[in-house]
Amino acid sequence: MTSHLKKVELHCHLEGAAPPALTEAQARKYGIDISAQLRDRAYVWHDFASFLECYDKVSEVYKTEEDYALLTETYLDELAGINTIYSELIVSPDHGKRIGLGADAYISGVCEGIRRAKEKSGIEARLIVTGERHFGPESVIGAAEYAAKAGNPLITGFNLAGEERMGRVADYARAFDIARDAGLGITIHAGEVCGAFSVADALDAVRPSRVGHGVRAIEDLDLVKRLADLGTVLEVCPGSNIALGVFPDFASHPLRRLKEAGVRVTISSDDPPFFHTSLKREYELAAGTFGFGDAEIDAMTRTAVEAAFVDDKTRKALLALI
Ligand SMILES: Nc1ncnc2[nH]cnc12
Ligand SMILES: [Zn+2]
Repeated sequence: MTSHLKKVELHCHLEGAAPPALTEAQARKYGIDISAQLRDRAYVWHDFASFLECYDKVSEVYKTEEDYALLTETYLDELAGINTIYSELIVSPDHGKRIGLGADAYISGVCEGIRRAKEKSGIEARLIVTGERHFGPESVIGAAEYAAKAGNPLITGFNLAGEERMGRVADYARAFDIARDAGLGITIHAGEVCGAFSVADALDAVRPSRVGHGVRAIEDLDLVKRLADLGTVLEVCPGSNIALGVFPDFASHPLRRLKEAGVRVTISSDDPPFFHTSLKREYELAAGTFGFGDAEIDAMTRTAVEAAFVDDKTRKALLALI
């Protein structure tokens, strides 16, 4: 139904895209017992906190530069196979540090994966370095400093992910100053696990051009109007929201209401195999469950390119493809 449409993804965590079969093979290769996190080819978690724990455990079976090249190439090949022209991957050089690989080798592996995938299909990709709230403000500042100093043309954005219930966005504001001063695009996870106040917090403290999720803004219609007036782009991940119980079902998901209120919305998959989804399925949901026509879906894809953290020449070239 949507296979003919060009696709763009702004919000996908690299380790969150790890195919269960690849994770299983990696665990076997390193003799790691992953049975508590991966059963019958599905990741095992039961709430947001246990999802984050599962995510961190799964990440631990990706250990070397080549592991990261393979993971990145595998995911981008999948995206290219469904007509995706552009992908922004959320990456965590801090994770590279924590596992002893080092931030530079981690990023270099990911960049090699991008190079290999692009050589085959032409898919463009950029990296959004993320800080994780649950590791505290100092670690998030460290991630911003790394992204700012990396001088890597594929690192074009900075994000704040992790446990949204920890601290307020203002506690992390310094990290965003560092990222913004370095010319990086800014996006923040908000309005996913926490309510509308967390989106207002992000706007007040940082004023990002994009918000990861942001869907719980729907709880405050003044805030919805503020998002529409500012032109803030939401990276909406409906399948993730339903899997995590942010909304009980797709019928109550606010994607259509936000769009109709004039908010600039886009579609992404977040951590696809963890949430039994894929970018393909998210586009199918947009067409089927949410009832958007091809022209409306193309408009969302165009919005994604307009909001992408890329240079204008690449943006123009991508827009010409839709
Ligand atoms: N959906 C999500 N929300 C916050 N942090 C995350 N890290 C990986 N996936 C995430
Ligand atoms: Zn996310």
